[in-house]
Amino acid sequence: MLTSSLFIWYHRNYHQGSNLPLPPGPKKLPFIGNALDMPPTDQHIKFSQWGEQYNSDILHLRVMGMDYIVLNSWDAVIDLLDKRSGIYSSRYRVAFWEGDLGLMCYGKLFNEHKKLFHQEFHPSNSSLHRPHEKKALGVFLNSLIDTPKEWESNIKQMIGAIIIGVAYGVQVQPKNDPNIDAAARMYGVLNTVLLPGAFLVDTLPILQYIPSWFPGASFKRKARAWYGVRKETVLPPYMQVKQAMINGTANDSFTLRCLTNGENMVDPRVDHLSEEEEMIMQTAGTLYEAGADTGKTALRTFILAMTCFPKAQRDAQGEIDCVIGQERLPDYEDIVDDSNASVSLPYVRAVVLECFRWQTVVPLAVPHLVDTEDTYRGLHIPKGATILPNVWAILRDEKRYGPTAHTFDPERWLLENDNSATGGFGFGRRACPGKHMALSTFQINVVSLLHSFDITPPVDVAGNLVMPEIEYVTRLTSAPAPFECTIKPRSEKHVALIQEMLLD
Ligand code: HEM
Repeated sequence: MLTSSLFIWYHRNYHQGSNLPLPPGPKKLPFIGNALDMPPTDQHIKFSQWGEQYNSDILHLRVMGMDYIVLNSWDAVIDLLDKRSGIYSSRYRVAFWEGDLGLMCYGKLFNEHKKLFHQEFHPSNSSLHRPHEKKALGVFLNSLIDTPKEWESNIKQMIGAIIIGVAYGVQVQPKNDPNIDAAARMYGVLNTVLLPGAFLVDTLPILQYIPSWFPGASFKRKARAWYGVRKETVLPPYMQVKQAMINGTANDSFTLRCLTNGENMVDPRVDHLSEEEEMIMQTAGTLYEAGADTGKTALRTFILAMTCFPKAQRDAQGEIDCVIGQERLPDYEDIVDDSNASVSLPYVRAVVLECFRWQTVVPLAVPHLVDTEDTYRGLHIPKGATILPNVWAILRDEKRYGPTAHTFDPERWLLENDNSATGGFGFGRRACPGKHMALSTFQINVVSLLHSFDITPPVDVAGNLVMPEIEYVTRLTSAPAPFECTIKPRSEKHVALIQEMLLD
């Protein structure tokens, strides 16, 4: 068994089946390839440096027999993931994470899940989600008045309330909500599993035969612990909806609408889940999994940017004061039109785009997988290679964004009608289907926070401002390391407006 596995593996590793060269990349060691070169974190930065070192926007790496192709430029990403999306839209299978649309291989099941997801999150359906967003926003802004020091957990609570409201119509508890906490735990697993090269059992089948007590086989113990995590997380809120249907108390939600859809009405008293129900449950779970941490991370980046770049905050507030004034709170009409370009608040739009560009939430997107071998610019792309679009490098490309590409500078978006920052939502057929809702939630939060609050660095005992470090911790998502800031209402008038939100 061992010998034949090694033989198969050796062949996969060393017989690429093409006379064309692979893209350049760091030298590979026998058997382990680049395993020792792969940094455990901040891979996007290393990939960008390798791009410069090998003078190529497309790189090849091999880790324990698995091929990785890194795309460091906008052109390469568009050429392959968009224009050749027919073959570049699969994912590698993570055996213990079934049912997640984001990790499904391209095919029939993926198309069925995606259809359900698209129906719900088509921009024309935003009116279904806005009541959940507005309610959670009201609670959030009030929580910043009452407990400003807890702003991070208040963000987590607000994003969780929106996602759980949209998915299940379930009211969250004011603190330590079990569904929000379970979603965070579930995302924690995903954040580790999807890091390229982090979890090798799926890529190197021989590792399955190592006993779990063996030193270095911690992946196996982890996999065992992770096996049930997804189902244990997505089942309880789904069953809550069915129970609420029986009690006659179910609120409007994605799950309720699917369960009561025309002829396919599901009987909530039947415990056994049909195939169709399983799909509804998994899709609601995907939304819960994909939307919570990403939304929270984007807002923490916004708070960090406002803390560190006071001029940008003042300019945005000046614009909001002129256009909206202090007699009312901002609303959706102030921020978006269908093309995601705000007409009335161009500077606020620029701040939004710059947050997504400056610190892209998912620096390597979610890895794509190519179904068949391919040739690009005379280079061989092996069948089954994992494709890593280096969104971070693309959004910091000095050729496109100039010498200030690494700094937070919203003004760059005032000069051109460009919204390339939304490349942070991915590419081709696997691009984020929650993009519209994510942007709408982010924008209404940004404009509401700027309208009513001042965000400043904390002060030390001598009264000096202490600027936080701009430090990020990266796994699948890239999030600011914990930092302190002060969030204060701009006036009593603003406080009164925010308190009125809870009366509506
Ligand atoms: C700031 C917020 C968000 C960011 C930055 C973000 C970013 C991304 C990225 C980069 C991908 C991978 C795209 C690719 O493979 O090319 C993705 C996939 C996905 N996102 Fe989002 N997302 C956000 C919010 C949301 C929300 C709110 C939802 C749900 C309503 C959602 C649902 C999904 C799903 C289901 C996928 C998998 C799509 C597939 O594999 O076909 N995301 N997202």
